Amino acid sequence: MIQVETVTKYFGNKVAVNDVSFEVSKGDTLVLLGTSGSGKTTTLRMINRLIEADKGDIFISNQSIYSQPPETLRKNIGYVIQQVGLLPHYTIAENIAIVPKLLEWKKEDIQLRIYELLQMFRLPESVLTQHPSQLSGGQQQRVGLARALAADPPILLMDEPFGALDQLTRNAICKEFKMLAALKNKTIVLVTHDIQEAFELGDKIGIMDNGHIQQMGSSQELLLTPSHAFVTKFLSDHRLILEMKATKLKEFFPFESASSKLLDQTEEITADASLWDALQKIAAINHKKASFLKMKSDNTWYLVDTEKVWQKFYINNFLGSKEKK
Ligand SMILES: Nc1ncnc2c1ncn2[C@@H]1O[C@H](COP(=O)(O)OP(=O)(O)OP(=O)(O)O)[C@@H](O)[C@H]1O
Repeated sequence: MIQVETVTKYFGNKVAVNDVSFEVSKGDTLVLLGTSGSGKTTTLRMINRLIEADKGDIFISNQSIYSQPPETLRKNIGYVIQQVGLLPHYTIAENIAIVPKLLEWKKEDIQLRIYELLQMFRLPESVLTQHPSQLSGGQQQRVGLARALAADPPILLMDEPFGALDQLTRNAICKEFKMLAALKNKTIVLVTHDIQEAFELGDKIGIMDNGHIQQMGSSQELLLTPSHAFVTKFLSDHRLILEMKATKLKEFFPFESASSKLLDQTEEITADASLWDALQKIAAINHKKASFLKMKSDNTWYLVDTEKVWQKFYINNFLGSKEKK
């Protein structure tokens, strides 16, 4: 859906993005992750031509973005930024309606869409006549997302979309964002410096440093087969929790068969859930060492010995990856 080919951008004689190439398939979320100044925002803004590349080309649905006026291009691309960018003198309704109005939608259709978006983002109707400064940071962020999705663009570009929020609100909105059905078939490029957020949201993650993408891959690939010392170092502080989030339960089961008499002390979880989610559930059950889990896929209950989960996890991921080296 999006192909970025050998793109380079200079500011003066400093190269901000250096020979960067990647592809994002339709419906996927690509996260650009990296340190401050590594070129993430510049890369993102070249996709909707807020910044023009000096070299290379970018294609959307096989058409070069340079073969159409930037305004036409941007009508199909939602854009969300950390500062939200709501117009302060517009009401929330007017802010959400900006792109549909540009596209000359009928008044009734705009109205309908606004109400749909309010529901989707769990915003009260009373915000519609308010101005951005009257809303909380979390609400403003939701309005920013609603506005970007108003005309249902196939592509979303998001620059630190949850960056201005406190950690609790950030985690909550990030979770909601992941679950939103309206985003399931969008092609998304998201910039963040938050490693947990990147691993939570990205189908693929590109780790940027110094204008280059040092490695692009799934969370498992980045963790288990880092191709560059920078990637290993960048992820090192978060490795344990990231590995638990990247490892699915079905990669561990079955351990031992279950006895059914303890079923009322069980917790249900899908086979695709991460080990991290499972351990969180286990911690919530009042059982120190062992818990029962039911896998939806084959409708079987399994006994999970938390110590064994840890052991196996350690052997597979830590000792295993050391042996590979
Ligand atoms: N308009 C500009 N003029 C001059 N230099 C710029 C401009 N925009 C970005 N740069 C420089 O280009 C480099 C890449 O910047 P960019 O904003 O893309 O990085 P980033 O990875 O998004 O960083 P951050 O996470 O801090 O936003 C930085 O060194 C930055 O100072």
